[in-house]
Amino acid sequence: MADIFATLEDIVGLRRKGNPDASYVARLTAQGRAKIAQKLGEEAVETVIAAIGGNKPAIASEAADLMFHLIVLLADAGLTLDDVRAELARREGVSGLDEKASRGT
Ligand SMILES: N=c1c2ncn([C@@H]3O[C@H](COP(=O)(O)OP(=O)(O)OP(=O)(O)O)[C@@H](O)[C@H]3O)c2ncn1[C@@H]1O[C@H](COP(=O)(O)O)[C@@H](O)[C@H]1O
Repeated sequence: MADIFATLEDIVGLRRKGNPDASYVARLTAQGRAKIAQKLGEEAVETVIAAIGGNKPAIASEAADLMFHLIVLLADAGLTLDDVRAELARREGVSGLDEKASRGT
């Protein structure tokens, strides 16, 4: 089965320049980067609220909204999930605590 994130990224890439009357991705993209970022922030807050509530299906649903909007934002910024994968790969094996200590702040 194809990775759903890769599939979604392809769909978002196609829909970005679509008809705003027929596509949510096209409509949101047409509203600009700040609006996309605002939606991402809203979905992040909704994910936080669901996490505190502790209902697993609700958390998964909000996380899906969050990931979807993150993909829309990345596409608008000219970035792909491969860019995020590369950054995470770069960090692989480096403890978050060690990295924080190395900042010396
Ligand atoms: N995965 C998603 C997806 N997840 C969430 N959403 C939409 O994201 C929006 C989230 O907004 P809210 O929950 O805040 O609800 P809202 O009241 O509509 O929000 P606002 O009015 O405040 O903008 C809703 O309209 C959801 O339907 C999604 N819309 C599209 N996709 C995927 O993107 C593909 C392309 O979609 P279109 O661009 O619409 O063709 C679809 O086939 C799906 O695979």
